Amino acid sequence: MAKIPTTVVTGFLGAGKTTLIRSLLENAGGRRLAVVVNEFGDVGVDGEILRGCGIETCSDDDIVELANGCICCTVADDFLPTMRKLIDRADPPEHILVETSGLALPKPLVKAFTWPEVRTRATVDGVIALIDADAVAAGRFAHDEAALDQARRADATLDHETPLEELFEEQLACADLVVLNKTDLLDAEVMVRVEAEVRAHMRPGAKLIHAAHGRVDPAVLLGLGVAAEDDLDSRPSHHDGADDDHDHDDFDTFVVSGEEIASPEVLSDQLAGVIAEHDILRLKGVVAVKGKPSRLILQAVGPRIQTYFDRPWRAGEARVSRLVVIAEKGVDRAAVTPRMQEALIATDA
Ligand SMILES: Nc1nc2c(ncn2[C@@H]2O[C@H](COP(=O)(O)OP(=O)(O)OP(=O)(O)O)[C@@H](O)[C@H]2O)c(=O)[nH]1
Repeated sequence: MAKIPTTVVTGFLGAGKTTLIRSLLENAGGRRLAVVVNEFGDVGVDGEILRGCGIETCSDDDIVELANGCICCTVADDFLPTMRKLIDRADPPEHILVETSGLALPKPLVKAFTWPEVRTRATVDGVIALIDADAVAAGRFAHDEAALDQARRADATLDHETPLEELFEEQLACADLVVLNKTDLLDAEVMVRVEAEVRAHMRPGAKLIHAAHGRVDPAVLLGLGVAAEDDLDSRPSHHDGADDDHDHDDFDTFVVSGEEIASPEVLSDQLAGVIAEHDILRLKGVVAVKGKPSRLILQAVGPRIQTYFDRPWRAGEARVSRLVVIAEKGVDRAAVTPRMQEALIATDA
């Protein structure tokens, strides 16, 4: 029986993974795709967004959410049983897409394809790393040389620079194809610098393409035919030799809920202040707007905030707002929560 090709889509928080997958689903050309979506927090937003975009060929069963923590740490408990279910369907998908959480190490996931449960039935067609070119240009994944020197003097065992830099390197070092996304936000000169920085971390032979809004021809993304699980040694990781279990102690996530708001613009302004003051990496979720029949999706990646309306609220569905917050460990949750709650209630004040 032919193995089902599976594409692993990795990339830091907000790089554009869901956007790229949505575009793939819209341009699948009749191919039956299934998506496994993993999120760091307990509340799944990406699955909601993909379902909310109303692609006819994509049924609810084709989108499976794994929201019990980061996929690289829950391979045996969550990922493998989910893959089995997809593979064993009477009408199995022709291709599976796995969207990892933005904080996932891709290598343990690729390794899962060597486990007896899936190895005879599925193969990793390729690992795609989405890179937020705008965030690279802003220096989000670079380290401060002086601060690093000082930290190393205090702790000689320090083997990586910052948690963000480590993830950036891990995801690039595992990728067969790197998609340098959000090119619309940068000029050509900055792009040259960003591309050089990204290429410096890629594995030999990996390809790089540019994209805006994740729009890439499916023929370029799917059908790489790499069988990455047979080629683990060429994908170096900071965690090689160690127990695969790593924790995500460097990051924190929580949910803030609220009521109906009056104005998306006022909400965005208020949230922009909180994001900047507390260096919030990612905000995303669903917001209820007074008098509007549809849900407002709110997305923030660093300082950039985007809002749009997606599907109508369903009859009986509670019109509440819920935003997932992700930041580095140490974020002052006690200060952030009331500020956001205030924004989610009092925008018309
Ligand atoms: N300007 C610009 N915005 C983009 C592009 N791609 C994605 N975005 C926006 O970036 C935000 C995050 O996009 P997502 O696709 O949700 O990112 P993600 O990688 O799935 O995020 P996580 O799952 O939270 O890690 C959204 O507001 C997107 O509309 C792009 O190429 N250009």
